[in-house]
Amino acid sequence: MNVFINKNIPEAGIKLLQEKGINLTINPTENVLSREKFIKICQENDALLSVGTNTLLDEDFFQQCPNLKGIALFSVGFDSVHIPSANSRKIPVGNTPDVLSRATSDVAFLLMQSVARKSFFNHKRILNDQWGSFNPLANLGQELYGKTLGVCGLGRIGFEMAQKCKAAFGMNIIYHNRSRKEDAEKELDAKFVDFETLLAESDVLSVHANYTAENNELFNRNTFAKMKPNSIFINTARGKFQNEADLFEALTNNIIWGAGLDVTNPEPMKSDNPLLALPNCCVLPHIGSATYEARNGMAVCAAQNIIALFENKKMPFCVNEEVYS
Ligand SMILES: NC(=O)C1=CN([C@@H]2O[C@H](COP(=O)(O)OP(=O)(O)OC[C@H]3O[C@@H](n4cnc5c(N)ncnc54)[C@H](O)[C@@H]3O)[C@@H](O)[C@H]2O)C=CC1
Ligand SMILES: O=C(O)C(=O)CO
Repeated sequence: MNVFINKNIPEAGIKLLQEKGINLTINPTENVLSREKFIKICQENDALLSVGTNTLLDEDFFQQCPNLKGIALFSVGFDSVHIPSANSRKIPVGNTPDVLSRATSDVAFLLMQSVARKSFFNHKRILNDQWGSFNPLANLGQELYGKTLGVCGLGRIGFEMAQKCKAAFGMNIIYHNRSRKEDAEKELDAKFVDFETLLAESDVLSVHANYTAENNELFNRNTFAKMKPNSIFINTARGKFQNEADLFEALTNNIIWGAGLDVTNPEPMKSDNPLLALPNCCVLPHIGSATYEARNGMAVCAAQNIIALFENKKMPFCVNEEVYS
């Protein structure tokens, strides 16, 4: 079995694959391959271990790669793959759940506090020689104790974010999800609300849903207008959840109080993006899962998915199990 890995991954995963005698073609550079080059190498392989590619694995991709037998994503999000196209060819698609939930919810929590205390902005003030003298009225943030966290998408990462906010600040938890999570409700003392209530009642609204086309720019001028003026918008899920021109307008017109983003629309964000100049917006370059622990875990999950394919077994972390029926 020949596997293409389009960007190098931690050794823990490579070692597992090599121990099984799987032939690996690893793109040795950090450069994103052109779509043509990417597809050409996929055509020469049985499986793809896909790392944050800009190439959508869409119907055209699957048509051009008829010999591909499986895809192991180096991510939990699977929005880069057109699942119906994989299903129609019985191609299993694997992901990396759980191992990155702690790291990603840590970044949501970090952004929440960074926005509440304007930390990125104040850091920039020092770099610009604007520290000045102590001013009792300037650079004031807000405290989060007893405030309401609204989780949009109470899955694995949303749950961990809620746990942290409850433990650290005694925050009240409300959530909106595709279905109710009664066990999580009990554990977090959380309340299931409709989307409109989530917008209206959250002091911090943190997005943890998985992205689909139906969710495209769910956070836009209309929805920001329904949020509280003191509210903080956090997104570590996918940038396409937000309309960034509308977010800029909401942040500059005091419609909402602040925003913290680990994901942007599009990525990468350019350095002249007006959001970066705002005092009430913190942006990170998609580093949610960027810890040694999470990335090693992701490498192992992805390798286990490829090994299962190689051994004609079900992928242990499969997003389209229907292909096995
Ligand atoms: N910033 C980063 O580096 C990372 C980002 N992510 C993103 O986080 C997402 C969530 O990951 P997990 O928690 O593991 O996924 P999950 O599948 O456990 O949770 C997602 C939840 O969102 C819910 N949902 C879907 N659409 C919704 C909507 N419109 N409104 C409310 N709820 C909705 C689902 O029912 C599910 O419960 C991933 O899909 C990925 O896009 C994940 C890891 C790292
Ligand atoms: O896992 C994901 O979905 C990411 O965005 C990167 O870890």
